[in-house]
Amino acid sequence: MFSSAAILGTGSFGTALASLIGSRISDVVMIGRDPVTVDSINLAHRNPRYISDIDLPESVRAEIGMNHASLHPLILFCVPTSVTRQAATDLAEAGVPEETVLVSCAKGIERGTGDRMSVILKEVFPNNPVAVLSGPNHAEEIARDLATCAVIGCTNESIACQLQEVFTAPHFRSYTSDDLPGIELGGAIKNVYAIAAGIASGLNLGDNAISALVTRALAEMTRLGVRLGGRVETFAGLSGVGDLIATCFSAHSRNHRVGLALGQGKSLEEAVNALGMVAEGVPNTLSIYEAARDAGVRTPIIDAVHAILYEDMPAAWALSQLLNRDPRPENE
Ligand SMILES: NC(=O)C1=CN([C@@H]2O[C@H](COP(=O)(O)OP(=O)(O)OC[C@H]3O[C@@H](n4cnc5c(N)ncnc54)[C@H](O)[C@@H]3O)[C@@H](O)[C@H]2O)C=CC1
Ligand SMILES: O=C(CO)COP(=O)(O)O
Repeated sequence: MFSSAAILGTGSFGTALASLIGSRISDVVMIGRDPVTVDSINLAHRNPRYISDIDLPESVRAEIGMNHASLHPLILFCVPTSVTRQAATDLAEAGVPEETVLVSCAKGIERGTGDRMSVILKEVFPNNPVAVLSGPNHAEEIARDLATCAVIGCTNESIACQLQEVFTAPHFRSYTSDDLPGIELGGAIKNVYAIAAGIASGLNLGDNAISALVTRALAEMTRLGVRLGGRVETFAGLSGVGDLIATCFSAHSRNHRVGLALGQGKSLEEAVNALGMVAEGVPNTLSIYEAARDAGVRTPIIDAVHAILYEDMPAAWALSQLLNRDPRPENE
């Protein structure tokens, strides 16, 4: 078991994971940017901005600055994917031993490179073990000890088992896998479909329509994810269909909430501003749309979300275009 851990990010997921692993590890430091948040975590054991009604374990404290993270044997990345490369670079400058285990908990791919987060971490820390954590894991529920499962992706079996021990609690069961591409791509791509499902709810399309959308989204996610390097069975697992269901149907999902606002006629700017948190599907609609084009994969649902978010296409029109494509077999 790890003697201590650092969590980069004092947002929703960082807070939920601090609550989870703080019962297993006696020294957990959250690295933040906001002095008010850091002070409150240290003095009141509460995060005033995110999931503010839960008490964090006594083992959890907070600091500002990567130098406070660099010497812990386990470091979790819980910052948005758009800043993961920068956070990793800042951390590397603080000096990290080669045996430190780095875990990406963020869900998205980098725009421009199409890189998954574990690829970025490997680029910045070529000699360190790198792992990923994903699954149907809404922060708000984990922090309240509501049951769920997750998958830990790591190609080193012994480290995967050590991480499994860290991410185990009476209400939290984790599995291991060595398919990092499949795990990360499922977690990234489902954010776009959660926006689509939110739009469908906002348009009051009904349960049949949303179920059909999510089912076709799974087929599309699998087609794209396999082309980008994931294994087909991973998309049928916790980090694939499991997380797709969680985000497409949950009121907790920030991506779903952005979609709902769009379906109800708000602009993207209004929807994002009202949310006040990171909805990875918004930037990732761009990065995933571009990755799909580069790979030559047919992705009509992602294309429709891209058109609504970035080409000013009215949501109802995008829907009618989706439904009126040429007929084809269900499985091809
Ligand atoms: N909230 C959730 O239920 C879950 C979130 N995730 C993933 O975790 C990642 C983080 O999401 P949340 O914690 O929900 O986001 P959040 O919006 O709640 O918090 C983001 C955190 O990152 C920090 N941050 C933002 N920009 C930064 C920068 N330039 N440098 C350093 N820190 C910065 C913020 O100060 C904040 O502490 C995302 O990729 C998300 O997809 C994964 C599973 C569940
Ligand atoms: O990934 C998540 C749950 O597994 C969180 O989804 P949102 O970012 O849409 O809230």
